[in-house]
Amino acid sequence: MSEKKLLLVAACALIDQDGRILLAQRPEGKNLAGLWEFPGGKVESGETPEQCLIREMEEELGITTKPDCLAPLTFASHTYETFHLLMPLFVCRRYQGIPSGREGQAIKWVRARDLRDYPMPPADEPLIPILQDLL
Ligand SMILES: Nc1nc2c([nH]c(=O)n2[C@H]2C[C@H](O)[C@@H](COP(=O)(O)OP(=O)(O)OP(=O)(O)O)O2)c(=O)[nH]1
Repeated sequence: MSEKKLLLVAACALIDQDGRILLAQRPEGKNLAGLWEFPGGKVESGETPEQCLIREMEEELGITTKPDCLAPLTFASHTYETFHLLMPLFVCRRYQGIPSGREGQAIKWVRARDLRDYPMPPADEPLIPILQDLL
C-alpha cells in the first residue's frame, strides 16, 4: 500500500474565442516553480471541484464563472515524491472579466499545438494530447 497522501486539485483549461488555452506560470518559491500550469488549486474541505475552481479563478485571475460553464474533460493521476495528485481537468469557455495574474504570476494564451513550448508539471503531460484533440 502506498503511504502517500492523495491530493485533490481541480484545474481548468480556460479557452478564449480563438481557441487558445490560458496557462499560468508557477511563482518562484513554490513547488514546481517556473512551470506552466492550468489555473486551479487544492479542493478544500466542504467544496466541490467546481466551487474550488470558481473560487480559485476569481482569486488568481479575477474572472467569474458558474458551475454550468465548467465541463469535465479528463483527469491527471500522478505520483509525486510526497503525494499522489488526482486532478480533474475542466474546460471553461464562458466566463466574465479579462483574466490577469492577480497574484503576480505570468499568464499566457497558448494555441493547443504550441503547448509543448511551455514546460508543464509532469502530471500535466498526458493532458496535452487530449486538449490538442479537442481544439
Ligand atoms: N493548479 C494546478 N496545479 C497543478 C497542475 N499540475 C500539477 O502537478 N499541479 C500541482 C502543483 C501543486 O502541487 C498542486 C496545486 O496546489 P496549489 O497550487 O493549490 O498549491 P501550491 O503548491 O501552490 O501551494 P500552496 O502554497 O497554495 O499551499 O497541484 C496544474 O496544471 N494546475
